[in-house]
Parts: sequence; structure tokens; C-alpha cells
Amino acid sequence: MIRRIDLRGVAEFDPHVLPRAEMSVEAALEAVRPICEDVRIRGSVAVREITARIDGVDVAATRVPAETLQKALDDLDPAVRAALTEAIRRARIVHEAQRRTDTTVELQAGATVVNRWVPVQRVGLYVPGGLTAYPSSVVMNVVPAQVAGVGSFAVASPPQKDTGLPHPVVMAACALLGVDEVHAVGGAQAVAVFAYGTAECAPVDLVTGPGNIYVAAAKRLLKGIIGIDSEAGPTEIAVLADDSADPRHVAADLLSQAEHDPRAAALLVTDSLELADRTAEEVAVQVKQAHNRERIELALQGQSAIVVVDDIERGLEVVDAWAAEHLEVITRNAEEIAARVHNAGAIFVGPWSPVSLGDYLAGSNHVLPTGGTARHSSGLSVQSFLKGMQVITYNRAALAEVAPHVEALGGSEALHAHVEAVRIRVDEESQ
Ligand SMILES: NC(=O)c1ccc[n+]([C@@H]2O[C@H](COP(=O)([O-])OP(=O)(O)OC[C@H]3O[C@@H](n4cnc5c(N)ncnc54)[C@H](O)[C@@H]3O)[C@@H](O)[C@H]2O)c1
Ligand SMILES: N[C@H](CO)Cc1c[nH]c[nH+]1
Ligand SMILES: [Zn+2]
Repeated sequence: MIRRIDLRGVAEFDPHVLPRAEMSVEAALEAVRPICEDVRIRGSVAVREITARIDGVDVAATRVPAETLQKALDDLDPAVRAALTEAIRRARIVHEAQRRTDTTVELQAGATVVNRWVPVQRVGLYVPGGLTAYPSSVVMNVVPAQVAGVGSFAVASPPQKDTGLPHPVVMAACALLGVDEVHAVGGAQAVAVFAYGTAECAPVDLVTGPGNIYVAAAKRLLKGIIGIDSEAGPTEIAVLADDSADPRHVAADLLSQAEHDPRAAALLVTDSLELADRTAEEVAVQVKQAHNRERIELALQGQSAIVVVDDIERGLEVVDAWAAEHLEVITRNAEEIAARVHNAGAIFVGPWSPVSLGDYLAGSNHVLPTGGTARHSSGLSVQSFLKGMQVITYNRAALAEVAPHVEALGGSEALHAHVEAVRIRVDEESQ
């Protein structure tokens, strides 16, 4: 069911032994390129045709009417509304703490540099909805964007086959958060709509949010035309555990993330042969009872593994190399171990912090980098929606003071017009 990789006694660990999904974002680029090109050239007409072909539903207009959003909220199950409200409340508290304040640095009298943070003007927020719908991703996208002060939002989420609209709870979550522009479009075509705009949707400056491999590939392809957050593609979990971990919990956590997508990935890294064996047994038992058994089996057989190592030190090397979207540390001194991790989208510390908690209610963000991109990218945050802009103000005297240094550096780069632009002012001053 889930393969075993035995790294005990291995002197040099080769990261290539670790599993990765067969279809990478790189490989999916070829599938999404014609979709994005078609949307660029033919706009709404292309969107309608692509949606009919891939999603199997005819959507005459992508924009969801305001009354439909409000009705979805009115009809929402009160327990789900209460859960969304609490998830929003917790996420707001955590994301408010990420706010950046402008700083003014006075280098000398008459010489200041302001580090100013400005929200992106218009953003497109992707909310997945293919195999299952993700109202929780509405919260994770919208809350940091609102805290950052973004002025204009559009949400896109795939149309359901029976209604041609996004999932009702996704629409309700949008209404609850005060988002009034929602489009029934999914996949790469949604990212292209955001990037190029259509008659119904003005182009955006930045696209954020999670999605399947096609969504992640479209974000990579159109990056530059739009800004993106991270490549938040098919879900991954790594668990770094010793013999203090409960194999039933570890197995449940591996299944919880394998459940997202046949391309999801789950890794247990442990120095305990007993935990490895007992987790494998538990996985086999729990899979049989799972609702989403087919997806889970494909993910566990495809790009998942139980990796046995000599010690937790080597385990740290392994999880750093795999750079999981989510890393759970379930060891005796979990906080100490977690503090030494370099590469992970988010870290869940100790036996009572499962990834599922972070998916919904921890207050943290669940839109996280995948496919090894946690080596260089961060999860979605308030920062993702801000641009840094420095504002420089010098007076004549302050400029004159640094003029000789500008002259020396400009001269060393043979950029004489640069030197002149300063000299002309300083010379004017001495006249
Ligand atoms: N990394 C994160 O932060 C994070 C968070 C939540 C979910 N996820 C991931 O989001 C994904 C959700 O996937 P999903 O499929 O359920 O929903 P989705 O909305 O991401 O994708 C559905 C869309 O994919 C398009 N599509 C499907 N097959 C295609 C094909 N063969 N060619 C081109 N386009 C195609 C369709 O147009 C459809 O609208 C999962 O992989 C899950 O693991 C990631
Ligand atoms: N585990 C996903 C992040 O990869 C987020 C999610 C949403 N709903 C359930 N899970
Ligand atoms: Zn999840």
C-alpha cells in the first residue's frame, strides 16, 4: 500500500530516493498553455467552451449575481456558519499580527528613506472546487487580503455540474466575508481570466490561492503578467516522528492529506522501526474505512512513503530535502526539533496539532507552497498582498555630502550621466 524506504546505515543521503508525483508543475505547463492562450485571445467565448469541455457544464456568464450569494448565506447550515465565523475570527487575529508598519529612517539631517508598504490594488482569489469544494479556502484567501487593505477582490471557483455555480458553501463564505465579485470558473482558465480579464471580469494584479496541478501550472505560466503567491498545488504532508508517536494518529494524519487528490503525497520519516511497521498496519486498516478511499489509495501508492532513518538528525535532513507543504513533528522534544527545520510550508508541533487543525481553525493559513517550493516560498500571508516601496527625500545639503561617493561609484561603472545628474545640482548650489 505505502512503500518503505530504508535509509538506515546509508552514509550519504540522496534526496532523489524520495518520492515525487509523476506529473510535476513543469509537465502540466504544456496542458495549460493552450487553455491560457485561448482565454487571452477569445476571452469569454473561450472560457465558456473550455468550461463545457473540461468541467462538463455550460456557463453562459461567469459572474454570480449578488442575490445568489446572499441566498447561499441565508440558506447556510447554522453549524457551518458558526464554524466559518470562528475560523474567520481566529484567522483575523493571527493575520492582524502580520501587519507591517511603514518605517522612516533619517540617515542624517535632510536625508530620509521611508520603507512604505502598499496593498496590491486588485486581486484574484482562487478557491478550489473540483473533486470537493473548499469554503475554508475562501477564509484563507480573503482574510489576509482584507487585513492588507486590498481594495478590489474577485473570487473564482469551479462551477458545479448541476447548477453552473460555485459550491453553495463557497458562495456563502464569500457573502459572509463581504466579497461581492464571484466567478464560476475553475482551473487554468480561471487564472487566465484573472490575468487577461474578460468582458465580465477586469484583470487583476495578483492571483493567490490553492488548486490542483493545472491551477499551479497556470500560476507559474502567467507569473509576470500577474503576481502570484506560491505554487500551492496538490497537498503534501510529512511527519517526523519517534517512538513516542501514536501510530493511529500518524496514520490518520497521512490519510487526512492523501484524501485531497490522487496527486497528494504523504511521508512518514522515523527512527523507530516499530512505529514504521505499526503505522503501515494502521494505514491499511484506516484506508479500508475511508470515505474517499480511491483518492487516498492512489496518493499513498503513488508518491508517498515511510522512510526509516538511523536517527532524528538524519530525519531532519530528509524532511528538509523534501520541503513538505505541511510538516508534523511528533517527537519527545518536538519544539526543539521543529526550531531546527529549514524547509516546510508550515510546521505542526507535538501530538495535539494535526494538519487538519491548521486546515480549518488553528488561525494559521492553509494556502502553502508545494512540490519542494517551500525551499524558497512562504505560505499566504498579509505580506503576500503588500508591495514594498521606498520613498527617498534628500535636501541639497545632504545630497552635496554624498556627491563625491556617487561620483566615485558612477565613475567606476563608467556611467558618467549618473554622476552628472548629481554634480549639476551640487554645482548649482555652490554658485
Ligand atoms: N497547497 C495548498 O495550499 C492547498 C490547499 C487546499 C487544496 N489544495 C489542493 O487543491 C487541489 C484541489 O483540486 P481539485 O481538482 O479538487 O479542484 P481545483 O479547483 O483545483 O481544480 C478543478 C479544475 O481543474 C480543471 N481540470 C481538471 N482536469 C483537468 C485537465 N485534465 N486539464 C486541464 N484542466 C483540468 C477543471 O477546469 C476544474 O475546474 C488539490 O490538489 C488539493 O490538494 C492545495
Ligand atoms: N490541507 C489543505 C492544504 O493543503 C487545506 C484544506 C482545506 N480543507 C481541508 N484541507
Ligand atoms: Zn487538508
